[in-house]
Amino acid sequence: MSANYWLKRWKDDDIGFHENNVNPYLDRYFTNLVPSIDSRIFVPLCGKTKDIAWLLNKGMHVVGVELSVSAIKALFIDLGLAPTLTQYGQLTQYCAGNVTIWVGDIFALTTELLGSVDAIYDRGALVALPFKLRKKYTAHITNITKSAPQLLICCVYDQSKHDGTPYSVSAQEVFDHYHRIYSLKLITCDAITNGVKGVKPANAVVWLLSRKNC
Ligand SMILES: C[S@@+](CC[C@H](N)C(=O)[O-])C[C@H]1O[C@@H](n2cnc3c(N)ncnc32)[C@H](O)[C@@H]1O
Repeated sequence: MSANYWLKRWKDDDIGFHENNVNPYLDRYFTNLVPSIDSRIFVPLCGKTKDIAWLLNKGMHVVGVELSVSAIKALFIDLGLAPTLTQYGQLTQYCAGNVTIWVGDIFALTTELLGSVDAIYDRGALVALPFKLRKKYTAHITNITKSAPQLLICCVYDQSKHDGTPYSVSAQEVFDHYHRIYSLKLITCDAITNGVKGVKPANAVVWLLSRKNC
């Protein structure tokens, strides 16, 4: 999935993945993962999600990464914040209040630029990537976050009936990517009433990934 694919979707306003309300699983399950205020939460492939405002309102700090400049401009307008921009190599840092967003390719983000994070919130990130990139992505975020715990929201359906995003990511695949580093807990699996891109049945599956004790 190329950068141009996503940039074109933002340009064409083809952003069906964007939710106008906070994701209900975030509201229901995230505070179990990081109960303390002041936690620093990493939101990979963040788009202009309303979930960032929710995290900020809970007293958390947010660090995100997103390819699209227009998405991030819209995000800051929505938050009512005027960011300061700083260039770091291929990435531009947008920073205001308790939010830092890196604009550019997540694979250019390093541990040093990201800084320390307490948890990862993955909604629409893993499922946005084709299989080969998912392998690279899971290794990369585990590495740059030093295996911070994560709330991961996936969808599962018959991929042969829809070739594209959001990709179906099975329980076996989540296990294969993450079991060496994390203990995996399946929190819930709910039917998606309208299916995914018209494909039914489809389920939303929510995982809690906790770092294994060494
Ligand atoms: C399915 S959307 C999900 C956005 C957001 N998480 C949400 O829930 O609304 C995937 C997002 O990832 C961004 N993206 C895709 N590949 C990326 C990459 N390599 N680095 C940074 N962002 C990327 C896209 O521009 C898009 O906004």
